Amino acid sequence: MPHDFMPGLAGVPAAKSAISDVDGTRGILEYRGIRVEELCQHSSFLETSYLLLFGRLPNASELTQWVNDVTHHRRIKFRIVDLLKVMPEHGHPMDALQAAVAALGMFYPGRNVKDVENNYWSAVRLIAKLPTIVAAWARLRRGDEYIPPRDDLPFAENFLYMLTENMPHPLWSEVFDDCLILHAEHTMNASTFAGMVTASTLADPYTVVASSIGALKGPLHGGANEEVVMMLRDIGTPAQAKSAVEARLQGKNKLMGFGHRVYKVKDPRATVLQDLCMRLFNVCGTSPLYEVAVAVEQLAGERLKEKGIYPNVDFYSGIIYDKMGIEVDLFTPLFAMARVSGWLAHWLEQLRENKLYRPDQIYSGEHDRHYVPIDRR
Ligand SMILES: CC(=O)SCCNC(=O)CCNC(=O)[C@H](O)C(C)(C)COP(=O)(O)OP(=O)(O)OC[C@H]1O[C@@H](n2cnc3c(N)ncnc32)[C@H](O)[C@@H]1OP(=O)(O)O
Ligand SMILES: O=C([O-])CC(=O)C(=O)O
Repeated sequence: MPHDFMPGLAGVPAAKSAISDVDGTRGILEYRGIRVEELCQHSSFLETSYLLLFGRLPNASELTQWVNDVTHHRRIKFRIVDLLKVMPEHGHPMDALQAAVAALGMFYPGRNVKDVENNYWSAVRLIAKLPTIVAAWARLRRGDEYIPPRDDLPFAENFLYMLTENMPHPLWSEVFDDCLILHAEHTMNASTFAGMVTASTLADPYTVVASSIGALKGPLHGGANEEVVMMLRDIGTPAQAKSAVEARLQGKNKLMGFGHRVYKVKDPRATVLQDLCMRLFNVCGTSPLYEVAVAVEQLAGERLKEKGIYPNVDFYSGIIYDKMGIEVDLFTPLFAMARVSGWLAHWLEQLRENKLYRPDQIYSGEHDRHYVPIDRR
């Protein structure tokens, strides 16, 4: 039966899912029915990952077990470290992460994705090891030693420690953990869909996550967080925001960190991220980038509101990471460290009633042509 062609599959449901829901006109995001704001207030990233993967909040002993399992699988094989060491140091960290995640699968070759226990341990490993890979790459590329994870440190704190070799301010760990919660899942976004297409072939979860990492990297998706900070640095001061925004819009250039396929109001995560900026600034002092961002938001609001274009999750997140001294090209890997929970939740959901993704196309080419020998072309 012929269907209308929807570019970018806009508005076309690609799955039935009980993992998360977005109300794009009211600006609401729920994970398993719970609003993200509430999760940031009361939960932790690892508890939220459990919620996403297994459909409900864990009880106390389940949470202890889950946190223990993840904590004790954070180490990476020395060969993964060696692999990172030989990659070109100017390469993008998302490429290093994608390659290392694909390589991880070679160490855990269980091909049977119907094995529930094996799937549990794959999910544990991927959530546990992505931060170790990101931190290892960040250090190794500049010639510093890899710092192994510390089992006595919670998830966010351990990551910041592995990155810097210093114990982070407790507020940094709290704020960073909230950032991870906010980035953990978001319905049928491009990277989740990419992973699900791979999952539908019954490929192993390392390959699934490697596919998702590839899709997240692009500047129209997760890669926008990096672009935003470059754009704000480029603009420089709030006073220069007006001419910079006008120049961009007149040149038909997009404002990075603005617009969304589903939200036609401000992304609720952007609002929480702004609150997190404030919490951080109260202790560590403000950021000049934040003043520029607020000016850009105000100007863009005036120019773009009739199109329903407002800040998305990528607009304020980088300002937080930048304030923590994290390098700009690591922002999208940080997104991946969180989103791996969502990718894996969709992978497990997909496996329950798997159907190979194989959409149709509308052929727009010619028929009945013939081969022309090269001397007659
Ligand atoms: C985690 C995430 O993935 S969140 C998204 C991160 N990406 C970005 O921040 C990149 C900038 N934003 C964008 O490119 C887009 O808003 C997207 C890709 C996120 C969603 O876009 P789509 O739903 O495909 O809408 P599309 O790109 O077709 O834009 C529709 C209209 O809004 C305009 N528009 C959309 N986003 C922006 C923007 N950021 N700045 C200026 N104009 C914009 C387009 O120019 C277009 O205008 P037109 O109808 O006059 O031609
Ligand atoms: O939902 C989307 O298309 C993009 C997004 O905000 C996300 O993945 O967090």
